[in-house]
Amino acid sequence: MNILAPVRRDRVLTELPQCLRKEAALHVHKDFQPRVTCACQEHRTGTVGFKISKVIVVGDLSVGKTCLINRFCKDTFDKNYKATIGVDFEMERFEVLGVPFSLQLWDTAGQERFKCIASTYYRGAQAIIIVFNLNDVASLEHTKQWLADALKENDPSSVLLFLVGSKKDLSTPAQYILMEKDALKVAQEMKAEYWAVSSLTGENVREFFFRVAALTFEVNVLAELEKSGSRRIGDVVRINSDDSNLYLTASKKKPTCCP
Ligand SMILES: Nc1nc2c(ncn2[C@@H]2O[C@H](COP(=O)(O)OP(=O)(O)OP(=O)(O)O)[C@@H](O)[C@H]2O)c(=O)[nH]1
Ligand SMILES: [Mg+2]
Repeated sequence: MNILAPVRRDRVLTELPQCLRKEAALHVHKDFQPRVTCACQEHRTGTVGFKISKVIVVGDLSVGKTCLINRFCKDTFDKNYKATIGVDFEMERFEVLGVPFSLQLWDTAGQERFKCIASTYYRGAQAIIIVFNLNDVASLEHTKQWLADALKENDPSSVLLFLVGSKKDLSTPAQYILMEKDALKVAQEMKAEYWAVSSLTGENVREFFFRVAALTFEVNVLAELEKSGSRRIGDVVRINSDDSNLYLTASKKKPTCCP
């Protein structure tokens, strides 16, 4: 029985969404890695289809973390500020290259007094989204501390980082260009991918979360392929067998598209 909600039609990804700025991107390939596409075509994605990947959203109070998640998950926007107390989360189901994939988006509190509750939920994240307000340079400066705190609970070598400037609708083009210059520098230092969004207008919100889903998915499939080692994902494991060869490598036939 599948206890997860079905995937909505507008959550289907058939191509790799592109980065916003090539200068600060996790990678700039046009397509998913061929190994990933191939594994999906051949249904060799192992447990990826059942996995729920944790994504945490951190940043100063009132930068717009909750509004960002609500714009994407519920297509709503609230102009009144209601501080998040501790944490909250939303589940989003996608289908990437025909494989179901779920993200659990953890919305954390930016207020100092709730920070210690929120930080207990940082562990086990596959992606960290650090949000700052494009109209408040101090919130950009604080992103380094937010990142350091989140990385204390996670493996810096495997987690994907995104630096997101919010409230783009409130900056003039000239102000935006100035802020973007600084933000790109911070993103490069952090090795994070840079995005600029507006939850009020919806600008780039969907593109951004699709990119998060796609890149997290790609990492998961690559990890599965690596983990499977000599055993190919999709092979049948025979249980209660005397046969010394436990793996029914029915797929001794050569893969059609993998190297
Ligand atoms: N104009 C504009 N206002 C925004 C945008 N995003 C958020 N806001 C406003 O900014 C305020 C704070 O937004 P929240 O999403 O609650 O901020 P938060 O980061 O979740 O704050 P904490 O939960 O305290 O950490 C609210 O009044 C929102 O309406 C945006 O894209 N444009
Ligand atoms: Mg909030």
